Parts: sequence; structure tokens; C-alpha cells
Amino acid sequence: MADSKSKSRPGTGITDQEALDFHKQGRPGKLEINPTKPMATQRDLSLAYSPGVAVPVKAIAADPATAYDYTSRGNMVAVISNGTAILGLGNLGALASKPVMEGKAVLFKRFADVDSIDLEIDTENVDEFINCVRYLGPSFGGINLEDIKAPDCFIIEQRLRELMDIPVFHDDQHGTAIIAAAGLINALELTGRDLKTAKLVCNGAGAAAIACVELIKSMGFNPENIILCDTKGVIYQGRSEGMNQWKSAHAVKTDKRTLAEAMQGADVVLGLSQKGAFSEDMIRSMADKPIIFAMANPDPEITPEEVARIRDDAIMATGRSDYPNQVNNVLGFPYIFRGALDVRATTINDEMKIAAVNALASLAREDVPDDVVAAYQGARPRFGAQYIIPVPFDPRLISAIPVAVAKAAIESGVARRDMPDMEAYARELSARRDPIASTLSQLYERVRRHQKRIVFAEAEEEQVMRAALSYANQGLGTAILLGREDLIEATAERAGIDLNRPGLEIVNARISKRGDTYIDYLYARLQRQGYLHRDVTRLIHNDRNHFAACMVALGDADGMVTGVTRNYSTALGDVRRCLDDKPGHRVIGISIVLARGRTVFVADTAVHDMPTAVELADIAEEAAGFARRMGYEPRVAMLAYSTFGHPSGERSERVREAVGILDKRHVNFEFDGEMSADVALNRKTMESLYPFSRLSGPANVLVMPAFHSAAISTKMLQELGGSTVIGPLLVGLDKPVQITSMGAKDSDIVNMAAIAAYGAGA
Ligand SMILES: NC(=O)C1=CN([C@@H]2O[C@H](COP(=O)(O)OP(=O)(O)OC[C@H]3O[C@@H](n4cnc5c(N)ncnc54)[C@H](OP(=O)(O)O)[C@@H]3O)[C@@H](O)[C@H]2O)C=CC1
Ligand SMILES: CC(=O)C(=O)O
Ligand SMILES: [Mg+2]
Repeated sequence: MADSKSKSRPGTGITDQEALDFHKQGRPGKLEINPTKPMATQRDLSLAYSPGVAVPVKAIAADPATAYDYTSRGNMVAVISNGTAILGLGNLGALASKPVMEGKAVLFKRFADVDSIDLEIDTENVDEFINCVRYLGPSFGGINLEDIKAPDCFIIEQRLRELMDIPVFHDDQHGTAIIAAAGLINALELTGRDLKTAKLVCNGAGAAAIACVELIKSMGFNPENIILCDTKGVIYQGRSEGMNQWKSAHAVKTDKRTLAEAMQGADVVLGLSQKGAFSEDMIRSMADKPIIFAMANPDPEITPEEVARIRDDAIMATGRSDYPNQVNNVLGFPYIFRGALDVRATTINDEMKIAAVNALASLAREDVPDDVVAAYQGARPRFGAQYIIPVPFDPRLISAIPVAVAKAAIESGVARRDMPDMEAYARELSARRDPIASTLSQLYERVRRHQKRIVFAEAEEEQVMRAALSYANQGLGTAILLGREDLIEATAERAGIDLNRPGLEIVNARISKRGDTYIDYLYARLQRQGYLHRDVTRLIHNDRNHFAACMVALGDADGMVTGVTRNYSTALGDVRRCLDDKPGHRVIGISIVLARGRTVFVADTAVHDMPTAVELADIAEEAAGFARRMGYEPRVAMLAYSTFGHPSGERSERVREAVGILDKRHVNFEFDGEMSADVALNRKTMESLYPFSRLSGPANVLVMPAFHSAAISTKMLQELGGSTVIGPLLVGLDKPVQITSMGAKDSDIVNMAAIAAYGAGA
């Protein structure tokens, strides 16, 4: 029986099973540690460990500040929790909090290139917790406390701030407060309200809520206009039940006693409590143009759909990424720590927090430049009800927020390092960003908005079925499962997959009414290439790749994915029998290699065995065009074993000839060669030995001299270098088809399906 784990969580497009598989597959969890220095030879060992390591030891003992020069401390943050308030799920303990803490650690890395490790401390005793953390200072440049319940978190943070000389920042308090305040400033402006007169209700009086209220009061919000509520209702002066000193500090004189009463006529409501805490009646009773931030995770106090059903004048935000206006601390903590670490701040003070609020609020009001539009799924956002705050993938965040935070740290005297050239610092920050993850997420978003029908040619395979389900669940379009119903259903049953949902269609090639049409189409193409009618009939009835490719050719599907059960060249041959090349293009394979924070496109990794000079030039053009479509300005290196004529050889000649052909074509991208891979990828080597090179920076598109070198090098990078390799992606076919590697995982297959859908004009 299919169980609930295969049902999509409402609004998320993911199933519980997918979430479990995601965390389990490969190395369990989301983190691993990699050395940054070579550890290959006796010499390396002598330097990294005994005896060499003694030298930095003595240097640090003599001058502790040098720890920032000789160790990873300056870029290392600990994410620490005891699991007493995990998201909005409550107190589930230290161990259960680990997935969230690992998640925060990877967000640090992904968004701001901050190295981070999660530490789960198994105690609810405040003193024990403090004692455990207070001695960790030498290891880290900062401490990010997470998901610790109120009021313990207030005591813990306060004490640790006093005891430690590095930033200690409770993300749920200040991260949330900073983002909520930025969103609120903008929402108030959009609705023509004044900070001093607006009336606000905050539901929840825990870590996040108290910090939000404190921050907005410090920014000028009138304390008398704020009512705080908790599980016992309104926090009024004189209340004794369920109180603590932090709640008391915000108790107001009022005769309102329930959340429903408090929300009547309110301009703003902040939800930092629990799923479903706001009723439709409460929302109905608010003032005109209400501002509703339902920030509980993973499920908000009320959903945007529920609000939209009852009123059309609200500005609505949630903590989630699948709705507009995501007010979530992910917009803050990576960048705030980035700025604090870069000036070696001793703390994160109010000045730095307010600088972050203002930077974030103003970013949403700025015109979105062209190169940022892609982060917004191609639609240029305009400051307004649906866009009060930037999205986490906005590439401007990495420079805007850390710069503001670093400046504020310097001006308020808590920086231990000056940053004399802020413009250079902003440029450095931008270079830390690797656009590929945002490119892929933009690609997904675009597909979601222009959904496509993708045929999964090997749907009887379990991982293909999971990928198809995920494609449909993520709202990317219709997944067509090609295969025999009985086999598909049996596999689904065995794997506990529920196929009974919209967005999935099963097509059986043997009994399809379209079979004859496909046979006629294919016979017309192949009759003069040695195929008899009966051969073609067999191909359509028995071979999934031919049937699927004909579906695409004749418009019954927008794109196709295959490759799990058959080798690449066989699958490619099948497809090309049915589909033409795009006019004026050459079909090639491009692999995207993600390594050490860099993204490099490698071509041709699939089609041309020993390309001629003309073919190499064509490959360069296709690959450069693809890189540009993915958001990169191409710098193409035509690779060989030699560099600019040395040593000479026949294959290098051909590459040189290709460079000459590109010169004559006056292409609109940078290219040069022939050159070896180390020169292409290492700016210093290029500048010192070949200052005449025409590339303005390290190459990001590598055109390989032949298929074998391309395939061997990408596979070696994947297996030995720990790189992530996406592809080869097929480029240049008239209709989009992607071929996975044999035995690909469901996540790889769904990526390929999304890329095919994108290629179909999503
Ligand atoms: N979007 C974002 O970025 C963030 C969202 N959050 C969300 O905010 C919520 C609270 O987190 P946090 O402050 O860390 O947790 P805490 O445990 O510190 O505080 C929870 C607070 O919520 C109150 N509460 C719980 N249920 C209700 C209810 N039904 N009605 C009124 N009040 C209620 C509790 O009341 P009492 O005091 O009576 O027990 C308590 O004051 C979570 O859902 C979390 O996911 C948190 C951080 C960031
Ligand atoms: C986002 C976050 O930190 C929370 O919900 O706890
Ligand atoms: Mg949290």
C-alpha cells in the first residue's frame, strides 16, 4: 500500500519520503569536512602537523590575533542548539534538532561562504548549557544559537555575550527580528502608515517574538501600540499566569484578554507562535490593508490562500520559500556573520542589527538590475504588496548586508580589523557567490511558471517513477510515465509510491492510439536508411526511447528524459533517429562541474569523438551560448595538452586552428587557446606566464580537444576531486531531450527533467 510518506506536503511539492531520502542518500546528513591544504607528501605532513605545526602554535601563543591568520577560526561559526524549540515543532530534544542545525550550517556556506559546524548540546539546564559553550571560543569566529526556547535563550545569550569575546547571536531572536523589521518598514510605507501610530499585535511571546518587539520599539514603534499574546492570551499589566520578566517588560494596560479581541482593528499582526493560530474571523476583524506576517515554521499561523479567500487588501508574508514575501532569518544570519567575521567583530551590537535592517529594507525598494531579474524567475519584481523583501537567492544580498554590518561594526568600535576600501570589499563579497545553485533554482521556478509535459521513458524503474512523482509534486508540469501499467503499478506498490494524483499520466506504448502515427513518422525518416516498415513498427512498439522521442517530435510531450537503463550513446542514437538537430546548431554534450565554489562548463562530453577544427569552433559557440543562458558571461578556453604552441603536436594544431576559425567568425564572447587546463583555470599562471592571453579571468567554459579527454576528466573530477558534475546535458537538438547516466538517482533524473522542460521554452 502507498503510505502517507509518498503524499506531497500541502504547498511544498515534496513528500515526506523525499525529505527522508534526501537526508539519507549518499553520506547521511548534509555536511562533511574537507581539508584546505594538500596532505599528500611527507613535506605536507611535516608542515601541517609535527614539526611544522609548532610554528603557528607559538605564534598564536605570542599573539592570539594571529589565530585568524593561521587557523580556520576567522571563517568558522558554530550553530548550537539544545532542541528545546525546534522551528515551530516544540521541544523535541538535542538529537532531533540536528537536521535543522546541519541545515543552518549549509545555509551559512551556501549564501555567505561561512564555514559552519552544528553542535547539539544535550541539556535543558541553562547553566550546563552555558558552561558547555563558554569554553569553545578559541575554535570559532562566532556562535549562532538556534532553536532554544524562551526564556532560557535570553539568559543563555546574555551570559555568553558577557563571557565570550566573539559574536554570540541567537538567530531566532535577532535574525528573525531584523528580517521582520525590514519587511515591516516596507509594508508600513506601502500602506501609508506611520511607525509611531500603527497598531500591532504579536502572537507568541518567546524568543523570536520578544526580540522582534524589542527591535521595532528601538526603531521608533510606539510601545503603547503593541500587544503581545501567548498561549494564555493577551499579556496585560497585572497578569500573573505564565509570565516571566521578558513578557512583563512588554505588558500593556488594556482590557483586551484574547488574541481575537487584540486583533480587532489592528494594522499589523506578527505570528511567531504556531501553525493555524490565526482564524479567518481574526483576519477579517483587522483594519483596512492589514499587514500579516505569519512566520511560524514549517506551517504558518494562517496561509496566504486562506487570507486571500477572505480579503484582497492584505500584505501577507510567511516564513516559507514557496510563497511571496518570505520573512525568514535565512535572509539575515549568513550575511550578518559574514560582515561581523570580516572585521573580526567582538560582538553583533544594535548598530549592526539596525544597519542590516536598513540594508535589507532599501534593497527591496531599489530597481532590480537586469542581471538580478533571473533570481526573480524572470519577472522583474517591483516594490509592492507581493515584494516587500528580497528573496534569499537575490545575488545583491551577499554584498549589501555584510558591507552595512561591517561598516556599523567599525563605526561603533567593535571591529578588530579595519576595512579601508569598502568598494573592494563589496567586490570580494560578490566573488564569493557561485551562481549555479541560484541558476538551478531559478530554472525550477521558471518551469513552475510555464509548466511542461515531460515523458519519462523508463518509468517502470523505481527511481524514474520517484523522479516523475517529484516532478509533478513540485508543480513543474505533467510527468508522463511511459511503460506497461501493470509493471508500473507493481513497482509503485512495492516502493510505496502513490501514483494516484494529478500531474501523472501513464502511457503504454503497446496499446497507445498514437502508435501508428509515430510509425508513419519514423518510417518516413528511416526508410532510406535501411529500415523496413516492420523494423520501425518494432522500434515504436518495443523501444521506449523511440516511442518517447516520437511523442516529443510530434508534440505529444514537450520534452523527454531517459538513460537510466541504457548507455548514453545507445540512448542518444535512439533519440537522434527520431529528432533533428536545431537548424544552425550542433548537438553536443555539456557537463557542469561544480568544484571548490567554482562552476565550469565542459564540452563536448557526449557526442563528437575526435572533433575537427570546425567542429571545435562550433562546440565553443554552443557551450558559450549555453553558459550565457545559465547566467554566466563565458570565458572560453580551447584546451589542449600544450599552451600557445608548446609543445607542438597534431591535436594542438587542430585546437589552434579552431581558435583561428572563431576569430574569423567574430563571435561575441571571450575565447583563447590552445592552452592547458592549469593555465586556463589559474589566473596567476595565466597572468605571469602568458600576459597576452585574451581571457579577462580564469576560464569558465572548457572546450576539450576530444570526447575521450572530456569524458575522462569530468569523471575523474567527480570520483577523485569530489566535484559535483551535472550532465552531460544535451544541447542543440531541435526538441529537448536529456539523457542521464545509467543508474542515475531520482534527484539527478528530476534535475534533467527540469532542464528538458526549460529547454522546451519554460
Ligand atoms: N520565520 C522565521 O524566520 C522564524 C520563525 N520562527 C517561528 O516562530 C515560532 C516561535 O519560535 P521561538 O520564538 O523560537 O519559540 P519559543 O518556544 O521561544 O516561543 C514560542 C512562543 O509561542 C507561544 N505560542 C505557542 N503556541 C501559541 C498559540 N497557539 N498562540 C499563542 N502563542 C503561542 C508560546 O507561548 P507561551 O509563552 O505561553 O508558551 C511562546 O511564547 C515558531 O513557529 C518558529 O518556527 C522562529 C524563528 C524564525
Ligand atoms: C527559521 C527558524 O529559524 C525557525 O523557524 O526556527
Ligand atoms: Mg530557528
